[in-house]
Amino acid sequence: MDITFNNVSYIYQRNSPFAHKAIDDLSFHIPSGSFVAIIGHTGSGKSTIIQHLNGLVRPSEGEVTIGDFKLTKDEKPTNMKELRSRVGVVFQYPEHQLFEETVEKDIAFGPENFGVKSTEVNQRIKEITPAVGLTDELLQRSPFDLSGGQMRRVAIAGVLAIRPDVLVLDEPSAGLDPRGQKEMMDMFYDLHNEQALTTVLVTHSMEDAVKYADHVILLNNGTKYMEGTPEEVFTQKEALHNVQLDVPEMVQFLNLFEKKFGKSIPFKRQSINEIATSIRQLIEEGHSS
Ligand SMILES: Nc1ncnc2c1ncn2[C@@H]1O[C@H](COP(=O)(O)OP(=O)(O)OP(=O)(O)O)[C@@H](O)[C@H]1O
Repeated sequence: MDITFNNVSYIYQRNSPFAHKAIDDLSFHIPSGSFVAIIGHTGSGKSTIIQHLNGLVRPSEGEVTIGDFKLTKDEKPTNMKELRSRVGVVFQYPEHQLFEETVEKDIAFGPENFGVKSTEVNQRIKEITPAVGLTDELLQRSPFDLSGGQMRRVAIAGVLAIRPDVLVLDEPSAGLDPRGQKEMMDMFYDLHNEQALTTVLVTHSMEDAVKYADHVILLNNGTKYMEGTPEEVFTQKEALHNVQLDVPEMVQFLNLFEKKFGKSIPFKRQSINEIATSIRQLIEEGHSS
């Protein structure tokens, strides 16, 4: 589903002395099937955007459209429940919301709540369990006996079992060790590709945005500061520094390499191996000239 924010502003505690404009005249478009990263430092408005995406709040000004659903100050979809079944949100530390006696019951809770028949729920559980890296024998265990990483996968399975078209991920790898973070993000990337899931990744991590997203929206104080491909956004060293963000490690390395050796290797989201190949080629060219 396409997502569009048209000149959206949102004010918390409107008409009170504590009124606070959290997003201000924000416009962007997320095409169906894309993987978009929304980044920005604390307080830049990321969570407020997420709350619009599943209709927890509506714009104070402007318009949000998600597929055929439209949210404005005066208008909300009559079928809000359907919107919430189409947009799955993996909130930060989703494992804190597990509560059922067994893993299976926890995964089934969401789809059952949306009225999915039990045979279909069972079928979904069968498909989703391996897709999130869990095994069948865990299904009858208590979620509270599992490791932190496994608990998070159970919570994610519960969101996927709703079969959303859009998956919104709020810092999904927070609190995991580096290997767990990579495994988690690789899993989302595979799900995005295999199920053509429109994926919105809200993150502080430049490295994850570079590696997984095909489009980046950078926020600052509730406004859009920059947007574009990772190559376009993450090579703007000064502009990033102005909003207390750093360029990703790979870009830093390429900048240093150019400074030291006077040779430029353009940043194209290469892997370490690809960069090593480019350096080897430059060395070989140097020897042969
Ligand atoms: N319930 C609320 N009442 C008043 N102001 C709020 C409320 N929630 C958030 N804000 C303010 O709105 C602005 C945007 O907050 P938001 O949580 O959307 O930012 P964020 O980018 O998600 O931050 P973080 O990275 O810390 O989660 C901040 O200035 C924040 O203090």
